[in-house]
Amino acid sequence: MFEDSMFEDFKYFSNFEEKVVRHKVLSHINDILYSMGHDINEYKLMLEKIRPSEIAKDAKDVHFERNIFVSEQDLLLPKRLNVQKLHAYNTIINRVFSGKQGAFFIDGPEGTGKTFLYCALLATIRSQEFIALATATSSVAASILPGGRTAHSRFKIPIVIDDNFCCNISKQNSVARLIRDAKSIVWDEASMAKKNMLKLLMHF
Ligand SMILES: Nc1ncnc2c1ncn2[C@@H]1O[C@H](COP(=O)(O)OP(=O)(O)OP(=O)(O)O)[C@@H](O)[C@H]1O
Repeated sequence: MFEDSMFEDFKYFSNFEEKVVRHKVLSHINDILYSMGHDINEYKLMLEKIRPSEIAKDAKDVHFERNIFVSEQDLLLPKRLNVQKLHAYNTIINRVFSGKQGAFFIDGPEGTGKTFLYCALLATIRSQEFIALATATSSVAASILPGGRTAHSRFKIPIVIDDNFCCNISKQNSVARLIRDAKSIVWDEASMAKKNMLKLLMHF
């Protein structure tokens, strides 16, 4: 429906041949569809596959993070914490909502409830309409956290890391804004990450 009118607009502002202009129009429409969870390729309008732009991918990502659903069950997690975990939970939550900065390191043998504690923290912060990013060094650990992503993926960390590496996020980018707006960041298995990767959080 909008394709013809958009085609005229795109054509007016560029000297590209018609096929290129049509691809630009459909890519633009696809970016909008993509943000709603659809894909223009389903309609088979072009032989060539139309891919979403990086901006559209970031926008979808940001939308997802800002709208993570917190279940009633997750909201009750703090009530199930034992005395030590409740102390850790209260200390972290108080700091988060005090507006002061802070970094906490949770250590403990496997199976002692660290992930359980992270889930309780994430649910409490997200239920108050704040952003809480859930990341982990490995994809297995990330998949256990609600809304979890690997730190590599969330912070766009390059595969090869040297002393001068930087993330593929510009300061004005919507993902950079998301990270700056985050009330808290959980990084599971942080001790498995390289020191340089953890230091990068200071730059956002
Ligand atoms: N307070 C709790 N109440 C009920 N179940 C709990 C509680 N704490 C932990 N569990 C359960 O115990 C199991 C292990 O907990 P969890 O995965 O959080 O441990 P972990 O320290 O993160 O382990 P790992 O180091 O292997 O990742 C999970 O099934 C979890 O649901």
